[in-house]
Amino acid sequence: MTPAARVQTAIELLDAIIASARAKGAPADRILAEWFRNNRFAGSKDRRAIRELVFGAIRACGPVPETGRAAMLRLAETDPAIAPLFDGSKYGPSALGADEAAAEGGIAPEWLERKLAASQIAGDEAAALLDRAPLDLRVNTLKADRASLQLPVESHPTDAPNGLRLEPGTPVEQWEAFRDGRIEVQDTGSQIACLAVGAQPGETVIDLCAGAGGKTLALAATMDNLGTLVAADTDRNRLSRLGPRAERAGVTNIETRLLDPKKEREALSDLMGKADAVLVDAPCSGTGTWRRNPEARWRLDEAELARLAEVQSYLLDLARELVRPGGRIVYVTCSLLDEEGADQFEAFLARDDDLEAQPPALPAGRPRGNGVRLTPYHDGTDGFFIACAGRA
Ligand SMILES: C[S@@+](CC[C@H](N)C(=O)[O-])C[C@H]1O[C@@H](n2cnc3c(N)ncnc32)[C@H](O)[C@@H]1O
Repeated sequence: MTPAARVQTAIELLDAIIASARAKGAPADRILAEWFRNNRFAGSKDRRAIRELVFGAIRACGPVPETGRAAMLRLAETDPAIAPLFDGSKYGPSALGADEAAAEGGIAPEWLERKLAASQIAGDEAAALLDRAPLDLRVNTLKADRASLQLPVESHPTDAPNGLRLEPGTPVEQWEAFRDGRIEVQDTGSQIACLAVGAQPGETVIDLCAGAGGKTLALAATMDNLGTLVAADTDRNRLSRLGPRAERAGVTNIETRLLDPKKEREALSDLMGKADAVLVDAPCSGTGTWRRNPEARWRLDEAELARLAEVQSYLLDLARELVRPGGRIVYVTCSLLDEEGADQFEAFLARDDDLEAQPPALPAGRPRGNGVRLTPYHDGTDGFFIACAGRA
């Protein structure tokens, strides 16, 4: 493909991504993957270039752009190689109109930037939300240890005790160490959030929002496969991915429970008041993960944020019922908005006299409310709020 054809393709993909974000449809990654699957003439260099253009343009626009072309013009303001390709050549973008405007820049839609600023995420902290994320690994201590693990490329230890950092795009899935379960791909912030659970061998631990089990697997390793680890989620698809992952990782102490929204208590009735620890890795706006999903900021609206906050508080109350007296509830969100983090947790503590804040001691982050906050700018991780409460 010519450079101009790549730009035109990126513009058309951006149009699809914008429409999909407005309709809360497929994410950008999936739209790109499908296009690449259906257009085999695009070679690996084309695909890499198109991907760079698309994600560069998404990062460059704050609010949802009107069109892919306006988004590309925004990117062109920081990359002088792009504008000359609007030359009307075959397969390339049509020539620039005299008063054609670029889309608006910034960090996010204005309402969201305001909310971030109110949570002290502004300036460099806000800009870093749109950096490129590194590729982090967790060394699976059931099968290997960080000090002696041999990998095909150089890696650097992170703040997490079993974390290693690599260049983004390193093809770790093709490595033997990945296939035989010695390493997992997991952001250092996620690994640090798991430390807050302090899961011990022999305990009963519930991962209430386990998803595909990224954190469950880390907890199993800390528990040395001993004790009961319940992985629960309402999403059948995600939860079904945990089995094969656990097998690869040599994890044997997980029990999965598929929950029905609003009927979670039915599937968990035998565990009420029994858990030593409950991890609530709650569904959230994901403002701390924009480095990986920059167009997620175009999908969020105030109604969705309010809905998420309600689910978070509902799940915290459920966790309070599941934990035994003397046990602990660990709350994690990958959002940097206080209404999903520090304020949410403070309201939880205020609802029950039995609960006491136990701010976790973690190898990174800074205190925020009754918990700890990790940010891309300060910690080089995804953004997280992590807090712990003990039940009397
Ligand atoms: C942040 S994600 C979890 C990520 C996962 N813990 C990991 O480390 O990969 C939040 C999860 O909460 C789940 N969820 C949403 N509502 C729920 C509910 N009522 N009960 C349990 N899980 C729920 C979602 O399906 C989603 O998988």
